[in-house]
Amino acid sequence: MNQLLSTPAKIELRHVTHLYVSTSRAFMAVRDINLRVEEGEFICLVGPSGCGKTTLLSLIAGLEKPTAGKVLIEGKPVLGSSRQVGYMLQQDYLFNWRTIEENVFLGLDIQGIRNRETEDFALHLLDEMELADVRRAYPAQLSGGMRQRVALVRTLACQPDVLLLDEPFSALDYQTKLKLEDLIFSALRRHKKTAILVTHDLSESIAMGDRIYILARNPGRISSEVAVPSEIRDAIPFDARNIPGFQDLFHQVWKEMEVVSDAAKGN
Ligand SMILES: Nc1ncnc2c1ncn2[C@@H]1O[C@H](COP(=O)(O)OP(=O)(O)OP(=O)(O)O)[C@@H](O)[C@H]1O
Repeated sequence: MNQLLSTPAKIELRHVTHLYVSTSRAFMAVRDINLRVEEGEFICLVGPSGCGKTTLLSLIAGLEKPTAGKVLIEGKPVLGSSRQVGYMLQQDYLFNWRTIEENVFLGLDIQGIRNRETEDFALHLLDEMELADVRRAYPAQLSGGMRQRVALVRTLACQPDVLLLDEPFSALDYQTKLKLEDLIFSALRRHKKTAILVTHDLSESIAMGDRIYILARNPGRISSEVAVPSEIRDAIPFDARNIPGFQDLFHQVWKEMEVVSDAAKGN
C-alpha cells in the first residue's frame, strides 16, 4: 500500500493556479487545481466554456508555465514541451501540399527521430487506422474523419507516453465521430497510452473515460470527479452507450453540469 502511494502519478497537478497576464490586466483562468492521472488511464475534462480545460492541457504540455503550483509528469516538473507528450487539436493542421505519408513523417522530422524504424512504425499506424490506401493522397482528397485519423497517426508516430486531445471530434458529423471514437479508443488502449480528452459531449466523456473531472468557471476549478464503472469502461465507446447504468451516469453528470453552468450564469 505504501509503495503504491509513493509511486509518482503519470501526470499530477498540485495546487495549480494560472493567470494570463497582459499589460492591462491579469486574469485567473484556473485556481488551485489538484488532479492525478495514473499510467494508462483515460481522463475526460468537461465543463462550461471558459472553465480552463484548454489551459490545463497547455500547462501539462509545457506550453504555459503555472503561475503557482506544480505540474509533474512521472514526478518530474514539466519545464517545456517534450516528446513525451503528444497534443492533438480540433483542427488537424495538415499541410495540403504534402502527401498523407509526408505529413506523418513531418512529425518525425520535427522531433529529429526520422529513420527507417520510425517510418515503418508510422506506416504501421496508418495501416491500423485504415489509411494505408491513401498514404500517397493529399489532405484535400480526404474526409474530415480521415484527416483527424492522419493527425492522430502523426501524433502517435512520435511515440508519446501521454496524449492530450482537445475536442478532436467536435468538427465531425455524428456518425464519423462515433466511428472515430471507437478507433482512437482502441488504438490508445492497444498502445497503452495515458490520455486526457477535453470534450463538451457528456455522452462521449462517459463512453471513453475511466474518470471524468467536471470543472466550474470564474475561476476555473474542479467541481467534482466521477468514476466510470468497469463494465462501461471496458466496452468500446459505441457499445458502452447501450450498457445498463450508462443512462443513469449520464443523468448524474448532466445534473452536475447544470449546477456548474447555473453557477457560472450567476443563477
Ligand atoms: N492567452 C490568453 N490570454 C488571456 N486570457 C486567456 C488566454 N487563453 C485563455 N484565456 C481565458 O482563460 C479562460 C479559460 O480559457 P480556456 O480556453 O482554458 O477555457 P476552455 O474551458 O478550454 O473553454 P472552451 O470550452 O470554450 O474551449 C477563459 O476565460 C479565456 O478567455
